[in-house]
Amino acid sequence: MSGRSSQPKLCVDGATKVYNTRSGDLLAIDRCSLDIRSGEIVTIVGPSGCGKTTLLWSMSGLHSLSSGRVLLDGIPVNGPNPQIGMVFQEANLLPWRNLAANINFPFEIKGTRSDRIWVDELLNRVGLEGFANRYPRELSGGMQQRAALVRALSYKPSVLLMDEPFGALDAFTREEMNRLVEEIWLDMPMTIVLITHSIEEAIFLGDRVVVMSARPGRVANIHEVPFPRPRSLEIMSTKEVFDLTNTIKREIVGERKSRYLQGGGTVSPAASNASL
Ligand SMILES: Nc1ncnc2c1ncn2[C@@H]1O[C@H](COP(=O)(O)OP(=O)(O)OP(=O)(O)O)[C@@H](O)[C@H]1O
Repeated sequence: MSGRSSQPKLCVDGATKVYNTRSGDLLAIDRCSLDIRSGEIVTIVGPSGCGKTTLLWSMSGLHSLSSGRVLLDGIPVNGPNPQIGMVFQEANLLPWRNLAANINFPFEIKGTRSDRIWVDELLNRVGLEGFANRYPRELSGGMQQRAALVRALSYKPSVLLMDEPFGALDAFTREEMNRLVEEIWLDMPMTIVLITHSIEEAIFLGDRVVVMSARPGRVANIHEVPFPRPRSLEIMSTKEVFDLTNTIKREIVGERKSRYLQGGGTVSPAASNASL
């Protein structure tokens, strides 16, 4: 599905973001450049606090950049864009509205209407048919995230940005959600960028895995993931995945170690095994 056009779907060009904080300027990401092809799934990993969310929000147009630019189909992204859907770690459903009303909420704010047939199709696709009248408290965490996915896709975006969407779910539900994302992506032409703390998730879902350096975040490396789709969970126990996982882990932990050692300390085994 990837590489149909020579122009990237999303082009991140020298993205730099400085936050003005009370204790001074904080350089979050520094000259990040990345071309994402149409129909590609790109996953992004990196040490905690390296600027992954900052980079993703910059791609969405919700954050302005200090310098650099983001282009969607060659056109600068300078604000919220209906072509770009977002899913966050929290489903952010309004507790007093049922599922249908939650999905419809952004349309109500804009004074437009959702495409009911499309939304029903999406609900069906994610296994939430028959739940449109349920309230968030009546839904499991996985169901709430599936609803958030429907809400993001209800606009028919061509790009879906996902910020650690399944981080709060148990391992089994997370695997289910990974399979669901791949299934949906195989059915619908879409470009996906997903941030995760799980290297396994990044490899399972990604056509490419982008590894960011510690803050200020830069694109440290990009790994092609060569497995055909649909991917089965069996590939996760192959030597190729094992080796790639370890390579990426070393890149992230090694980076952290060298920074720590520059500070004159040593790294304990516990520190090098810490979650990302
Ligand atoms: N609105 C903000 N104002 C000031 N500093 C911020 C703001 N948002 C993020 N930062 C800082 O920018 C840096 C990058 O944060 P960001 O959330 O982008 O990293 P991350 O890689 O997504 O982190 P994590 O993996 O822990 O979710 C951090 O040092 C963070 O404290």
